[in-house]
Amino acid sequence: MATVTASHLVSTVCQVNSHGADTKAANLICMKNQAAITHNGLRFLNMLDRLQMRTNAKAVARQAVKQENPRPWGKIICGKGLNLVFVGAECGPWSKTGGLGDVLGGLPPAMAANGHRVMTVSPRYDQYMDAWDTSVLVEVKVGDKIETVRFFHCYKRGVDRVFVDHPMFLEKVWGKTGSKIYGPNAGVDYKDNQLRFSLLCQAALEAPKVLNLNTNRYFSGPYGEDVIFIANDWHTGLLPCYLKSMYQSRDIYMNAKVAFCIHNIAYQGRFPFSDFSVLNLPDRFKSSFDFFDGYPKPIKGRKINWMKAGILESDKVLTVSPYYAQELISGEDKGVELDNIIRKTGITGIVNGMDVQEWNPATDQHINVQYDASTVMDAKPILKETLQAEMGLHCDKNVPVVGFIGRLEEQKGSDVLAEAIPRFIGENCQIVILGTGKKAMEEQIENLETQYPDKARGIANFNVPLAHKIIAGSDFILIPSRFEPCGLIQLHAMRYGTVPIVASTGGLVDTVKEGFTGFQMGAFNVECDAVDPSDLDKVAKTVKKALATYGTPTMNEMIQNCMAQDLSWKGPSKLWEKLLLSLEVAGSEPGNEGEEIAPFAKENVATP
Ligand SMILES: Nc1ncnc2c1ncn2[C@@H]1O[C@H](COP(=O)(O)OP(=O)(O)O[C@H]2O[C@H](CO)[C@@H](O)[C@H](O)[C@H]2O)[C@@H](O)[C@H]1O
Repeated sequence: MATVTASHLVSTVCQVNSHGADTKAANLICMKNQAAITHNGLRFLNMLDRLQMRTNAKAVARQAVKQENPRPWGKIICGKGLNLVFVGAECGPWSKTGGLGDVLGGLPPAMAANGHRVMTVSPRYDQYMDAWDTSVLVEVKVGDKIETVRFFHCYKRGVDRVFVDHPMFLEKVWGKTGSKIYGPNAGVDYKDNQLRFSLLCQAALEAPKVLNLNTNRYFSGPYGEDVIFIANDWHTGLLPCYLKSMYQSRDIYMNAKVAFCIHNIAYQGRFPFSDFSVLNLPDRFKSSFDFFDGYPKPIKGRKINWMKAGILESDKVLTVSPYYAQELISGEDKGVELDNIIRKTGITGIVNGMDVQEWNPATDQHINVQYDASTVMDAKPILKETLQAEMGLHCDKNVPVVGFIGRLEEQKGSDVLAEAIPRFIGENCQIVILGTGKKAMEEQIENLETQYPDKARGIANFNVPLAHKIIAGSDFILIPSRFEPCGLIQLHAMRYGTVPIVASTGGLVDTVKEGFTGFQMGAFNVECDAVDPSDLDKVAKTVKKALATYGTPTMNEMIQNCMAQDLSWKGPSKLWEKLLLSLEVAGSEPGNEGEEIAPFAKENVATP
């Protein structure tokens, strides 16, 4: 078998790198590592890394090594990686109403840390101070008008963050979070949402071609056409359709593929059937959108369904936990009338990771005591008393605090919780609820203070620092979801040694182990019109059981079990990589063994 010699490497580097100092450094490193390099490509890669060579230099050198040594040592160590374009209506921390923003914020850096070239494309809802105008403009046809889109960009934590600038986003929202992303108030959509998200999908398809990005030391120039688009939720359902109708029909993006990820099937983008004409798609796509809405609200009947089209027109369908994947195909209620479609296409569930940088009890700037697994028992009582004081509750470290954070709507079961409170509030405990959403549910939680002045507080606000304080200062986090595709709150809680009490649904089943890292309440009735009394029993019974363990060695062990887990994106990102590689886009190769915290991690502090 041929081996790669150090002198060969040096001459390769000389050929491809005109920078004298780098070549000298190459010589030195090669000499130092000569023995190893002759039989080990890993050392060679390290050398290239240390030289910070540009992509083309690295690629040529790698090619030379491969020719010398046909054994694919480079497969794992220095694969070319994938070109990934994540597209979503939210991207944390720049924009977020919930978990979708978290995933677009956290998964891309993990994929970049694995050696892939990664871009996210999301709307520019505010004048983000860290994202610069690229001065690149494109024109897209939205409805019956030609709209000009401008791209803004920043490079953070190994990821090209691209923001689509258009008045449909910025002028409507003027902010980084909150329900205004989708409509003027919670539960009310903007009338032109179809146009807004048509524009987003078209802009995302342009970005890899038109943006000449040189931010990464390994990659330069436009992403090009051999890319995988990762479309997220119904807002991006048009992307695979436009890819085919506007590009592949003209021999562009012939190798590109689309993976469609379902974060929440409850929102599908159902609109009147006649609206198909505003999408500017050929009639042959009509059948993919065609949908008979079986639910009477707002009106029963024939519709177009963006998510259905996204699922059918993409090359791969994923969701955010294996258990939710099973639930989606189990029947009409959990698959929300798309179960038959998903059974046809198939679906893969990969459990979400969490952003261990934003949610790190050892460095969290929102809490007054930082801690880890060895200091959690000392830190928790202090953090709890701080939380109690901030909430205006009686400060007592011996009173167990149960927290809840989430969008206030039927999915999250905040109504179930509010009705269950009388059944357990007599115990030694306090409860703190944070959420925004439906007006009636906001009022329901705000009234808790009047009903239980010594015991409960409900804050109807979107407040990230307070979310951190509740996660850190509570003893238990309650998640009474009717359905939960994955759920991130329980992951955040476990990392902070806060024991989750969860409904047995979706990702909550995959991530919380009964008696080991938390408590399972059983599955709830998914009908959202009323609260099922048997669900109230489940909540009360399990909360009482959890409270009974408070302060016992069993509870302390559970805290340690929770904190010992690796809940980062590292594991999930490898599963994503495997799945995306199976799409076999030209030139795709596995990436490196990376670290969850990418080299430029510190830079991931958005300053919107
Ligand atoms: N009032 C408030 N103030 C501050 N922060 C708040 C808040 N309300 C919610 N948050 C934050 O928003 C996030 C919510 O995460 P979830 O997983 O519950 O998301 P959601 O249901 O929106 O997302 C969907 O997508 C995600 C991602 O795939 C799935 O995990 C999930 O099951 C699915 O329903 C958390 O980071 C939480 O702290």
